[in-house]
Amino acid sequence: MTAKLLEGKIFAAAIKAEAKKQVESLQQEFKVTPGLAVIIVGENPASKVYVANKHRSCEELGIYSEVIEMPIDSTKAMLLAQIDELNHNCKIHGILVQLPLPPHIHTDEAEILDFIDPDKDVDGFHPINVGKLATGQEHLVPCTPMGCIKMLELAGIEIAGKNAVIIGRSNIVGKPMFHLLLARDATVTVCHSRTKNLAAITKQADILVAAVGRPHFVTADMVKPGAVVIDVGINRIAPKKLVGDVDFEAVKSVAGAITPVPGGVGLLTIAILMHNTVKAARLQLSKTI
Ligand SMILES: Nc1nc(=O)c2c([nH]1)NC[C@@H]1CN(c3ccc(C(=O)N[C@@H](CCC(=O)O)C(=O)O)cc3)C=[N+]21
Repeated sequence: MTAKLLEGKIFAAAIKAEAKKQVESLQQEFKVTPGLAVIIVGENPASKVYVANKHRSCEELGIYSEVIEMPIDSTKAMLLAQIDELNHNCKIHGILVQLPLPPHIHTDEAEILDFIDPDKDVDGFHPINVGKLATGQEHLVPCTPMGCIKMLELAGIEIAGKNAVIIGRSNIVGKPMFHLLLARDATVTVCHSRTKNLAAITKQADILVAAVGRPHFVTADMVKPGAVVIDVGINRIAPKKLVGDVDFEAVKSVAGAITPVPGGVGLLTIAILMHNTVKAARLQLSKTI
């Protein structure tokens, strides 16, 4: 058996086409162009792919985009001042602070993210948006997990009643993924580094989400035949070699459907970022009119 390949570019194109239509209607109705600002502190080679893809997508869709490169030794105060400016900048509807931050301000991460206007929080990391997601009031939702959900929906894969297992409990992927799947009536289990008998749990999964950050972590013996396997991992194992968390070659002969890396959910992350930027612009317009 060979799994159906869930190609990110097909789903991403559908999400972006919808966002593009909305950009055009905002321009016609309100003479407003949605704008996205990305703050990058220091040089991070991994960030470059993401920023380049994001920039290209903005151009494709007619979204105004600003990349703010700040020096590696930027202080917390400098970052807060930059965010404050963007919070009040009416050309900017979405703000994203690229993570991870450099070590000297790493502990300030929560304070920095909390300073972003929740209505401009296109990453969905602000506690207000996290709380809304957790209480069934989805507002601006983290891009990667939302991309996974949109992909399942567009592929016609039912979520309700399914056993979903997530490996990884990060604030960026694992936890929001839990809420999104639960809200869509899956039975959800979250596994992590202290989970016992991991394979026994993952083998129960109809939908398996891998967000661990370790290459080839999910092996064929951990997967139920016919399961949908979503690989959220982005592991650079050589300068030009990117792999996910799933042993793709082995797992594809057990799974029913599988996402590749690259070319999988990473592309959906960008597409949802575009969608969130348009949504944020709409939100802000509805508050000023
Ligand atoms: N505040 C914040 N929000 C983020 O959403 C965020 C972040 N910080 N920090 C870094 C990670 C990483 N990330 C990626 C998204 C898409 C691709 C992507 O487009 N991947 C393509 C291309 C990969 C390639 O060709 O190298 C693919 O998987 O096919 C990569 C990486 C967002 N992140």
